[in-house]
Amino acid sequence: MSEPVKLTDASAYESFLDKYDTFLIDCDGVIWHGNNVLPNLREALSVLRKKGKKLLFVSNNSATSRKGYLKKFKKLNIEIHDGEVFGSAYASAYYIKNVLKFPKEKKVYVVGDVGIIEELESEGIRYAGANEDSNFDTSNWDYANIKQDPEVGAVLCGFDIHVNYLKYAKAFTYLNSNPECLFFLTNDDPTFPANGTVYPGGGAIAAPLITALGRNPDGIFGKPNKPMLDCIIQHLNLNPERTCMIGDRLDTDILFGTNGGLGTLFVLTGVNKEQDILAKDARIIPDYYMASLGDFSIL
Ligand SMILES: O=C(O)[C@H](O)[C@H](O)COP(=O)(O)O
Ligand SMILES: [Mg+2]
Repeated sequence: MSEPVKLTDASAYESFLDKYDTFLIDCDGVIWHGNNVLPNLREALSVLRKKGKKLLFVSNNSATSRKGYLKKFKKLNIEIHDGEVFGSAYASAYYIKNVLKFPKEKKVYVVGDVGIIEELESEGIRYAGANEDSNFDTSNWDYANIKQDPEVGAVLCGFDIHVNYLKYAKAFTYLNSNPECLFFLTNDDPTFPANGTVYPGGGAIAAPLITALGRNPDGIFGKPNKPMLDCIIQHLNLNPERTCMIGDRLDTDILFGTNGGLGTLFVLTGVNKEQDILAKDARIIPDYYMASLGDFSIL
């Protein structure tokens, strides 16, 4: 396995950038932590744009749709253009509609946030759950109240800050009572970086369902899995040899890039750390790594 190359100065940055035309850039832990943009990030992104690089922002965070991300980028004063954002909610909706050819009359039961709902709507996929089950009165809880919608043919689980027992019980019932019901995750990141540390991520939201069902999902759409790259390639003509994935997580971003035959740049501003790639038993090794994407701002 080749050694990762650490980029530490302007000449190394320039020769690295000359190798690629397109950069797939992760969001949480690379551009921002929550709503805090990392230092010099805006300046670094404008250096890449001035060099004529194509930028695509590729996030596993399913809480936000492409529309929501465009709003977030603008609110944080980061230059963004239509078509430059791909989230796991969109990759999921795109795959369910266009690859799985999910039946029009069927519904997807959602354990997740507004990002998933907006993207299912954008692909014309019917759904149940999500916010309609976010609040419920536990004082007169009765399992008999868990009514099943016969039109539900799949369960899609993603990051859900309003997750609760009712959603788990409904999702479990659909999957446990009907072997035909499909089980999908937008992504399975165990954690995500915020506030200088990490918090339970989309994968942690799905874990109770997987434990209760004793069954793994039928599909996971976000990085490092192929559906996310297929979704991007369907929309853009990428040359994998001239495309580089930039991320903070080895088991999602860097593995996604390696699996897709892309170049990979690992940054030390998110979940994984330098010792995670230098350790003797390290199994996911990026081509390049650097302290922060913001360091390109010196060019
Ligand atoms: O918890 C999640 O869903 C993900 O860990 C998180 O949001 C990752 O987002 P990304 O780093 O892919 O932008
Ligand atoms: Mg990240």
